[in-house]
Amino acid sequence: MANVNPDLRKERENGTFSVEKLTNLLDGGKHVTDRRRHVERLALNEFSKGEDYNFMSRKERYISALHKTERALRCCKEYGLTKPDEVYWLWQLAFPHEASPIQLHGDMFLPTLTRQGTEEQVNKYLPLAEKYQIIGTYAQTEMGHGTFIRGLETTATYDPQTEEFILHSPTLTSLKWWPGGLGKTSNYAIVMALLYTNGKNYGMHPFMVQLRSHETHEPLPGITIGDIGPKFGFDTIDNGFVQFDHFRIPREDMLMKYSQVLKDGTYVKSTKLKKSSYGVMVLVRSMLIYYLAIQGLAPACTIAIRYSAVRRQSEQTKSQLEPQILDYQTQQYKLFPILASAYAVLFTGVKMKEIYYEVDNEIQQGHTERLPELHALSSGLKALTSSMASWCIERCRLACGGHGYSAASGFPKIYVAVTAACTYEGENTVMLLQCARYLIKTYQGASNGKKLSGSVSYLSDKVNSRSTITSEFSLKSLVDAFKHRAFRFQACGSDPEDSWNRNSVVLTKAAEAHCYYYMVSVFESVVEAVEDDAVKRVVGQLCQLFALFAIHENAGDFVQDGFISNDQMELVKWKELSLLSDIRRNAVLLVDAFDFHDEFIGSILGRFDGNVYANLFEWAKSSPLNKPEVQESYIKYLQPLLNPNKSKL
Ligand SMILES: CC/C=C\C/C=C\C/C=C\C/C=C/C(=O)SCCNC(=O)CCNC(=O)[C@H](O)C(C)(C)COP(=O)(O)OP(=O)(O)OC[C@H]1O[C@@H](n2cnc3c(N)ncnc32)[C@H](O)[C@@H]1OP(=O)(O)O
Ligand SMILES: Cc1cc2nc3c(=O)[nH]c(=O)nc-3n(C[C@H](O)[C@H](O)[C@H](O)COP(=O)(O)OP(=O)(O)OC[C@H]3O[C@@H](n4cnc5c(N)ncnc54)[C@H](O)[C@@H]3O)c2cc1C
Repeated sequence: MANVNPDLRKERENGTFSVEKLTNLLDGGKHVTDRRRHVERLALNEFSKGEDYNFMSRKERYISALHKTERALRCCKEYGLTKPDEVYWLWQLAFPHEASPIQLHGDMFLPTLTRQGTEEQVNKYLPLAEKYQIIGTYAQTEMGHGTFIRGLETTATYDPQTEEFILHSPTLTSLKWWPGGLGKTSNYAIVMALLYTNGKNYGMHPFMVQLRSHETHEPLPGITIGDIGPKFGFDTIDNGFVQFDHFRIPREDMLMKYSQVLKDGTYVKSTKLKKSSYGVMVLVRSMLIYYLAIQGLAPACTIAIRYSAVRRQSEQTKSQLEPQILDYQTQQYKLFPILASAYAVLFTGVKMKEIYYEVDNEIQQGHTERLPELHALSSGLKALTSSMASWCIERCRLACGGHGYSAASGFPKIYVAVTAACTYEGENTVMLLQCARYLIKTYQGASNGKKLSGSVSYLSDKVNSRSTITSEFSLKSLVDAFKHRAFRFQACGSDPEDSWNRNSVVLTKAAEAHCYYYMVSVFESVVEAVEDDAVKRVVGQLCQLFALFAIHENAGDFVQDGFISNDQMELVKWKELSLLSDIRRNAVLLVDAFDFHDEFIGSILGRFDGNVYANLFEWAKSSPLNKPEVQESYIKYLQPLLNPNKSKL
């Protein structure tokens, strides 16, 4: 590439491994990289010349996102992109760190329909939904309750006379509130409501509900609907509210795969699947982990590391060039653990996708044994990785000094999208507690001699009471340390005498310890499987840093019971710093390996060519506030102060 900043060019010449090989590893093979790049070229042709998001109003952002949605759907059709990964690659460049107003249609509406609908219902609605002749969302949360699903108030009362359900919002707090795309875009929703039949409440069930007229898009009579107003971010999505006033739908529109209401109102439950109506949340939580790496951690550290290679600041030695800020140890300590976390979350995300599809497949065959473990793991990891991503992005912003605070850095857009995931799909503390609930039960089972498998097998294993860490820092010894911590926390958190609430802080820590152990072991197994020696060395260093940073940050957890000795902790600190120097040489290449397009990252600081300053200046000049030279507001508000004689007011 011509015109690359000389510092960045030097960084790229000095690396010790093949970036291309690492990119192939991250993608899952060279053929996947090739295909991804092909799809991305198609997407860039269509979407690279858009208006600057930073200078648009919220309404403009929504309208532009709808326009892009229509174009993205057309592109997928034209180019025959049907596989989920291919659609995702195209979508990612069409909506960089944004979401389409129809995001929930694909992410939750379709999966709920196909998993909870009967064959007949799927045959009726799926073809229409796949052609976007109906656009749906997932309406569960209400103004009064999001977390406590059993507290939802919207009712669906069966009327055997007309063979209809009557949907009703009995209170203000029962208004559906938050569903993405509900406000203005969707004409259908899967509404989660309390099922009443023959005078009895059977709890939350899913209902297919038409909200708007097919002809005019006006809300149907009995429905009051709208946008909930501006939010922290997600400007491109019309999160909405809906109020039902005795709104009738046919009996056939309750999604009846797992439970039915017969014509006479008899309720029949045809599954032993526990919490069957909660299924789609497990899907989204499982997928979110990969998404947080690709949409959050990886682009944020790409920006901060490239910028730190280009930025020079402060005089170290008289009359010599100011150093690249990436050469400061403190800067490396800010950024390299985040780089390591990006890789850790990415590998864990890939693993979680695999596990989800395995378990989902088993469930379709009637085997539900692994669901509780998947629910616990996806809840815990969703919470751990989304909060990790949020604070890491903020840390990257701080690492970029003043320019990090400009919208030109790209951080605001990335941050507001990622931090939302700490709340949606289950608020993080609540999700950690769900994970802990499973761990405590499992630990108690293991204490009674039950042999365990999967992510919790360590609870029935023998754990070492002394760390095997030496100056070699083998990955096995690091995995072992996290296993020990997780085991110890489960033991502390499961005091049967103590009340749940009184113990809940330690329970969240127990869940985090479990998830950390899981992430470190996934990372270790990825490193072990790498064939190329040079790539294995650098990814191994990142794995070590991910583990050592967490040991150092949480030193008390490891030394309190004497598992890690003082001498070993000194070694940990020494190794952590020496890893910073090792990684320094490859830092730029390690972010290049994510293979992001500038159009996706959306940051002047993180440009591939490193030409930060000239582009920053051009961008500032293009700000609407700079056109015209003298603003009308001057005449109205400033002239009377600055130049009272000339003021016409
Ligand atoms: C890939 C996507 C990428 C990007 C997306 C981009 C844009 C889209 C943006 C946003 C979309 C957002 C959508 C939403 O937010 S939809 C709404 C999501 N809502 C929630 O997540 C609510 C959280 N609350 C709950 O999940 C539950 O209420 C909670 C589990 C907290 C408690 O429920 P309940 O009180 O009914 O249960 P308990 O009595 O505590 O537990 C009973 C029992 O059931 C087990 N359980 C709970 N949940 C599940 C589940 N999902 N699957 C399986 N099992 C579950 C629980 O562990 C208990 O088991 P046991 O101990 O054996 O009794
Ligand atoms: C951007 C965004 C998009 C969304 N999209 C959708 C959507 O498409 N469809 C949909 O249905 N919903 C959606 N939601 C709603 C979302 O799922 C809920 O907001 C979320 O589940 C949290 O619930 P809550 O708002 O009731 O939080 P609350 O439960 O009120 O949380 C407030 C505080 O109370 C604490 N708390 C609550 N219960 C407990 C407990 N049992 N133990 C300990 N602490 C507790 C929490 O930890 C938190 O600190 C969306 C939300 C956002 C922000």
